Amino acid sequence: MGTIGELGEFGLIGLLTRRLPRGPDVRLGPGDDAAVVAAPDGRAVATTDLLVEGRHFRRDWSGPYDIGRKAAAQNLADVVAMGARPTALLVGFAAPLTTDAAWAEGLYDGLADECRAAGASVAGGDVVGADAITLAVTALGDLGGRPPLTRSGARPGDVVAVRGRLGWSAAGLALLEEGRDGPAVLIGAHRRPEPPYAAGAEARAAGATALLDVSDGLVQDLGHIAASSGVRIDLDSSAVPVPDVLGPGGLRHALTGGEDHAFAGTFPAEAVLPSSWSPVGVVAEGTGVLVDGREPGRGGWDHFRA
Ligand SMILES: Nc1ncnc2c1ncn2[C@@H]1O[C@H](COP(=O)(O)OP(=O)(O)O)[C@@H](O)[C@H]1O
Ligand SMILES: Cc1ncc(C[n+]2csc(CCOP(=O)(O)OP(=O)(O)O)c2C)c(N)n1
Ligand SMILES: [Mg+2]
Ligand SMILES: [Mg+2]
Ligand SMILES: [Mg+2]
Repeated sequence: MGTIGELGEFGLIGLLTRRLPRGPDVRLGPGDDAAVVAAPDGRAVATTDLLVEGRHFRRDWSGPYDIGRKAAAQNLADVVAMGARPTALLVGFAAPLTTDAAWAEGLYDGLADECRAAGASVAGGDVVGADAITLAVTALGDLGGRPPLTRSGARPGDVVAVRGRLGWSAAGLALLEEGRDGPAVLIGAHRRPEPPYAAGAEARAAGATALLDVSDGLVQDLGHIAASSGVRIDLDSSAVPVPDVLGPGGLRHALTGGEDHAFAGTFPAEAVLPSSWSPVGVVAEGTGVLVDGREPGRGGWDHFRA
């Protein structure tokens, strides 16, 4: 099939957009100057996350399909973490002109399939030639007339609970860095996170006071809720789910590993949570996050430190 450089800009756009089914909220696009996306609530949730080759993924560690799934998941999870329903994605795709067109097709199949899993679709984007592959993904969502689930609503006395895998992606990344090829379930978790998209609706139904997706590490991300809400979060490490497959470093990965896009929220003490949620701590007066009553060490992903 050749390279994306041989296809040219409009040949590539045609190749990619042919792979994109139109989801229920997209009224127009891709193909015109802009997409038209339904916003029945009158307010759109909007979020964007960049993925840069070498920093967020490596082409020798992940195939194009999984990179597409991950790029979509990272953004769809942010929409769900606002308590909104994902409606559409806009995808900026920068790549060397020597990139195989088949690689780009695989990427777009991954984007399309992850969107479908969350009820959304890719409504548009942009392509440019560049030295390294970069994906700039913007996701839109619909609140359905309800208030957003922010980071700032946690109150002393609330329960902290998590839903989804924690530390799996970090454990998989550590294996890839060591040149190992298993356990496959961990490497697979790194290549393709599986955010439990139902968590947004579940959290809302249970009366969540704050919600976010864990992209940088549980302790670090709960720190955002603590700071935004003006509270302290007391985490009980023995309550954090750490399956045996995570190995000896399991708890560290679960507390500091990002990229699984689990959801962490705070709930009134009397809230009834589905069994898929694990209570892991409580909200108190004060600042910061304590793990088992102590200040945690450094940990969690920081682009400007890594
Ligand atoms: N370059 C930027 N310009 C404006 N706002 C930004 C920029 N980078 C990050 N933000 C905002 O800062 C907040 C935290 O960003 P980030 O840590 O990337 O959030 P998340 O983990 O949810 O993706 C978000 O509200 C984001 O929109
Ligand atoms: C090649 C490679 N090196 C390191 C990592 C680890 N890593 C990259 S970004 C990141 C954190 C999440 O990404 P970020 O851009 O911070 O997303 P956001 O918090 O904005 O949602 C982690 C753990 C990786 N996925 N791939
Ligand atoms: Mg971000
Ligand atoms: Mg994010
Ligand atoms: Mg981050």
